[in-house]
Amino acid sequence: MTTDQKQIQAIFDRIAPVYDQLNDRLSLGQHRVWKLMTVKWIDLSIGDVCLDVCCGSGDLAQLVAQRVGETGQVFGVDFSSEQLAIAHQRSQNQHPPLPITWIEADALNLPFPDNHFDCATMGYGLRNVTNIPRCLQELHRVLKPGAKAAMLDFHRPSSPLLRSFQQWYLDNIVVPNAKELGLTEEYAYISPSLDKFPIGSEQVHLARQAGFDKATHYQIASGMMGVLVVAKA
Ligand SMILES: C/C(=C\Cc1cc(O)c2ccccc2c1O)CCC[C@H](C)CCC[C@H](C)CCCC(C)C
Ligand SMILES: C[S@@+](CC[C@H](N)C(=O)[O-])C[C@H]1O[C@@H](n2cnc3c(N)ncnc32)[C@H](O)[C@@H]1O
Repeated sequence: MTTDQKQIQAIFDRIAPVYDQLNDRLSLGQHRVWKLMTVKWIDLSIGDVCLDVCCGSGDLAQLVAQRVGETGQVFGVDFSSEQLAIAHQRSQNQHPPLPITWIEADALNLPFPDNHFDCATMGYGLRNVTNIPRCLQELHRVLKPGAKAAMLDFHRPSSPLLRSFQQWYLDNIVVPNAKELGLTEEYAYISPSLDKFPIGSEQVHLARQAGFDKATHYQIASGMMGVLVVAKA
């Protein structure tokens, strides 16, 4: 694992105990709406075998598992053991139990065969991997022909006013709240990571280069978030 990957892994290990609570507080619960929208874009069916890449504490994996039913199967993959521990703990509290398997693995080297999954999700993961083209190639490899994937992440709004609001919110709401929990650096990482993140049209180009036949980027939350939806031919 590269130094950059170890640094990212350490960030998410450290924030794992408060990650869900801060997401709810800092997004006023809206991140759950954005995740529901993401799941709708992959056209799930009962019995599907699905993958949630960079699953973290398991929000998207749980939403997908609730929709594929007991004949389906969901694999949640993340390289943060602390995030996976939270994900596992949360899913243990579900009754009836959800068909989710949690796997500690690298999104850049997925431990699955080619053409294996009916669909995939990725929530706030694409911006955090250290090699986006490689991640998209791996996603393309493990999806079945005709399968879809949806990747939710931050996006910089084209509107200068909204872009200023987003930056103000990150600087004056997000980071100060994280500072109260001794996590200033971890949450201060979001802004520079967003500055380096490809814009929607560039994400579409990268998806096509990775082999996806169809790729569309949808802006949501007034352009402060976005969902890259891809389909394998
Ligand atoms: C679920 C959300 C973010 C997940 C997330 C992603 C990362 O890459 C991180 C990196 C380092 C630390 C934490 C994270 C992380 O939590 C989105 C909601 C939580 C956001 C922190 C809040 C961002 C809010 C928008 C910029 C503006 C929303 C305004 C509106 C009035 C709700
Ligand atoms: C912001 S969290 C997103 C968690 C969850 N998907 C959500 O929507 O809340 C990003 C996650 O990506 C994981 N991650 C980053 N790079 C990874 C990689 N190369 N392989 C596996 N997981 C990775 C981190 O450990 C972290 O749990």
